[in-house]
Formats: sequence, C-alpha cells, structure tokens
Amino acid sequence: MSSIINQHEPLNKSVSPLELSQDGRFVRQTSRFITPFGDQAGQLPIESNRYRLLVSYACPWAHRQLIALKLLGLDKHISIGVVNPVRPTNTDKKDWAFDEPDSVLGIRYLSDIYLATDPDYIGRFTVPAVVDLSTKKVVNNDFLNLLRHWQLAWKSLHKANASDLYPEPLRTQIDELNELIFNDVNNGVYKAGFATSQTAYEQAYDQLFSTLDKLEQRLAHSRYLFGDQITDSDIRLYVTLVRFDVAYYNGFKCNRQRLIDFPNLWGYARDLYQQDAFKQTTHFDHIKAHYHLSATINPYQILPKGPDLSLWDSPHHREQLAQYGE
Ligand SMILES: N[C@@H](CCC(=O)N[C@@H](CS)C(=O)NCC(=O)O)C(=O)O
Repeated sequence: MSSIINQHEPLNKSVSPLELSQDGRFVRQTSRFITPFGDQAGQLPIESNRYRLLVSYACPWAHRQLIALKLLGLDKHISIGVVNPVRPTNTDKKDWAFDEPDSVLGIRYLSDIYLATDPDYIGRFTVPAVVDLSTKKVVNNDFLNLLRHWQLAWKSLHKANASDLYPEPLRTQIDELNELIFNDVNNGVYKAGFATSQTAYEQAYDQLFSTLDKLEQRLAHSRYLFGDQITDSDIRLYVTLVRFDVAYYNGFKCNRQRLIDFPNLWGYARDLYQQDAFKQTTHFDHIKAHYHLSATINPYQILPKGPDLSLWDSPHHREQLAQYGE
C-alpha cells in the first residue's frame, strides 16, 4: 500500500489520495463489498425484488450492469435507483446525490447507505452498488464481477431465450480479452485522465490507442468481438466507446483520434447502440453533464454543445460480417 500514497492532495476530486502513486499514476481502489450471489451458505440469495441496484447513468461500470440486466431480462427482478449525474459541490456531502430522496430507500446521498452498512467505510462511495432491501445494506459493489454474477448465478430468473453472455467454450478467451479491455481501455481512459505526471499520462494514452488499434483490426472481420454473438466483452468495450467522443476525447485528453475516426470500432459501436438494451440504457445527457460539469477545471460550467449524436443512428452494415475464428 505504501507505493500508492501520493505526497499531493489530488486536484481532481474523483480520485482519492490513496489512488495516486508517487509517479503520478492512477491506481483504482479495490471494491469493498464482494460477497458473491449464489445458493450456498454465505452467498447472497437469488430472489426476485429483493435487491436494488444504485447507478449513475454516466458511469461506465454501472452502465455495464444495466445492459446485462436488460439483455438477460433481470430488469424485471432488480429495481434501479438513479443518482444525479453531477455530484454536488455546495454541500457538506460531495458524493452522488439523488434528486429526490430515493423512492425505495429514502436516502438522499449514496454515502448514507454506505455508512449505514459500515460506519468505518473508507474510500470513494461508488456506483454500481447493490443494496439488499431486507437489511437496507450495501451487499455488493464488485463492479468487475457483477456482470458475471447476473449471467451465472441468476440464471434461474433469466428471460426465455436470454443471450448467453459468457458461453462456456469461450470463457478463457473472454477472460483474457476482458483483462486487456479493462486495463488499457475501460480503466485506460481514467489512467490518462487522472494522471498527475506527463509520463504517466503518455503511457496510458499510448497503451489505450495501441489496444484500440488492435481491436479495430479484430472488428474488421467479426461483427462482435467473438463472432455474431454478443458477449460480456462487447458490453465492456461498448461502455467506453459510447463515452469516447462525448467525454474522454477532450475531458480525459484521449485525443489521438475520435471513435468516429476508427471505421470498424465506430460501426461496431453503432451496431450495438441501435439495439434496445444498449440504446435504452445510454443517456448521453447524463454522460455529458457528469464528465464536463463535475470537473473543477470547468468553473463556468459550460456544457460542450457537440458532438452530433444523431450519427449514432446512421446505418452500420455489419450484419454480413464473417464469424470470429473463420
Ligand atoms: N467501485 C469501483 C468502480 C466504480 C466507480 O469508480 N464508480 C465511479 C463512477 S464511474 C464512482 O462512483 N465514483 C464516485 C467517486 O469518485 O466519488 C471503484 O471503486 O473504483
């Protein structure tokens, strides 16, 4: 832990001092509530209407869960509480707030439920967070593994003909690709945006674009990352791509090129966006507000007008692409 203590208080309030290394790298905190779902002792029982998922529509880690719940039909069994995309700066509390007290939990701030769960909780109060309504406590905020739980542990409540987001024969390959997508792309944009040294920023930037170049090649011949079937990996990649031009390109200085300058990644992202589970959970207004109006570097709170979001509905012509591995 000593290597990730920084001598400076970060100017960016989305980063805790514990998340900055001495050489200016952003090192994300680990999740505090990681009890898995399942039917064994000590696991979180699978039960319709027992849990509430607290999200920000702006947050990529929360967005993943919303897409998966819809694709699997679990949105009928787990309710959703949505925070305001801009964290308040004018109150004692600086964490995610609800516009009105949450209709089910009655809380005004996300920290209310984290601290009711553990008064000694240390770290950022983050979404996604799953609350057990029978105890009114946070039981899981394991943003890296939640999607896997929805797919595997919640199978008995999936809708008929739900997609298999983690097919058995592909699991090792999906895990490997997810690792790359997480380190270089999902978290890569944050490593670039939250770096406090030029070197750390440039390393993250180079790694991000080198991986996007590889994914661009891969998607030249495959409709999705693993052929014609949407998997966990596609959801992970989509949530960063859909935020790229509206937020990360300028907000996080990821500006070698825009998403729309990568023909295959851009067609792929539109292909996903034009499907209900993706479109209905993509809220560009929340994304823009969060990334541009939360930042302390925007004192006049001017919201960038572009880019042209109508392009997301333009034809993608990817239905005919060959299968993965052919
Ligand atoms: N739980 C993970 C990832 C989730 C996460 O970082 N969520 C962001 C939104 S995208 C959040 O809730 N941030 C609250 C904060 O920075 O105070 C973490 O602790 O890093």
